[in-house]
Amino acid sequence: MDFVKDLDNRLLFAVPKKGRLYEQCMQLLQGSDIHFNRRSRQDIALSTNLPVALIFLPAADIPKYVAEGNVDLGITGQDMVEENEVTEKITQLMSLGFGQCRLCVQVPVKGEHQTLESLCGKRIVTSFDAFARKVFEPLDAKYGKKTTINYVSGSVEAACALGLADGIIDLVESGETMRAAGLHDIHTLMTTESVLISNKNTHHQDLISKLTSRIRGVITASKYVLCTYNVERQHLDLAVKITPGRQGPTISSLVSHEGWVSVSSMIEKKRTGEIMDALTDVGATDILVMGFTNCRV
Ligand SMILES: Nc1ncnc2c1ncn2[C@@H]1O[C@H](COP(=O)(O)OP(=O)(O)OP(=O)(O)O)[C@@H](O)[C@H]1O
Ligand SMILES: O=P(O)(O)OC[C@H]1O[C@H](OP(=O)(O)OP(=O)(O)O)[C@H](O)[C@@H]1O
Ligand SMILES: [Mg+2]
Repeated sequence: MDFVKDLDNRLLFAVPKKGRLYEQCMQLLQGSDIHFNRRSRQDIALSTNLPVALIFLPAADIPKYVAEGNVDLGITGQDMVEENEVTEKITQLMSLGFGQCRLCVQVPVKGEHQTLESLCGKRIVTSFDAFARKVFEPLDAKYGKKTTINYVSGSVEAACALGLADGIIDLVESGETMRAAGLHDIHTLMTTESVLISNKNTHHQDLISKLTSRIRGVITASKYVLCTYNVERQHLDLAVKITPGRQGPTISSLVSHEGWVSVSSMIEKKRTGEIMDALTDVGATDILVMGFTNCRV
């Protein structure tokens, strides 16, 4: 296939080719109806229903590709955007609600150095060397020391046990990897999640707006459920306070039950149990909760 010719006029959309963000990115593309066939090992896949080409890249490289206009749109971690120092050079369109974790300075639990000041002048191993320099250069200047910062691309937690580092900077989600390596965190540099970013000068603004709105629909749908119930009209005010909806609930009369109405309202998925309890307490009946896969609200 002549890819260079086929890429002409397509929006180039970079997505992580592997790692922690990969699965959820694929689900997001599927939910947004961005269809494509990707052959094994292929890093470029043409969409079959939109003028889009998906470019599969390491998450760490995506911010630079977007900032420099090599691609128009990308999904990566907020931490990667900051590490590549391109925050001002790209447009951050939306947070995507997955890939949530913290970037932390970590040291051996029983280690000699338990503060940033104490680590100053010692050895740090990390995949986030720009962050590391930002933390330790001011301390080096203050204390007249030189912290050694060594880059590794993965398995950062092993560095202390191997005697290569006095501390590390890496991501922590559950903390399992950190604890398994006998480390604990002494300082959080940032909390991060996946983000949708675009190049500032892209010629594909209309298509980006369309894709952004599709992706927002899928993400919103994953956070909300539709709750319907019947309630006596005299208790409607109380019930509506419990389920105000995003733009007010839909209320219709129940022809077969004089004085009763049927209410339908979007509620936050994570509050479902508590809302159903509260509705029961005000006399609501036939409470149903239904998930949906997409929406425009
Ligand atoms: N444990 C985690 N929990 C949540 N999000 C994470 C976690 N690890 C990484 N991320 C997010 O995913 C982004 C990409 O990291 P990831 O480790 O998936 O890439 P990678 O290092 O290229 O892949 P791999 O680790 O498979 O080599 C990070 O910048 C961060 O935003
Ligand atoms: O707090 P946890 O839930 O244990 O997650 C944190 C770990 O996840 C990431 O590693 P990844 O799985 O990407 O492996 P890597 O070190 O090879 O990049 C990150 O670099 C941490 O090591
Ligand atoms: Mg990783």
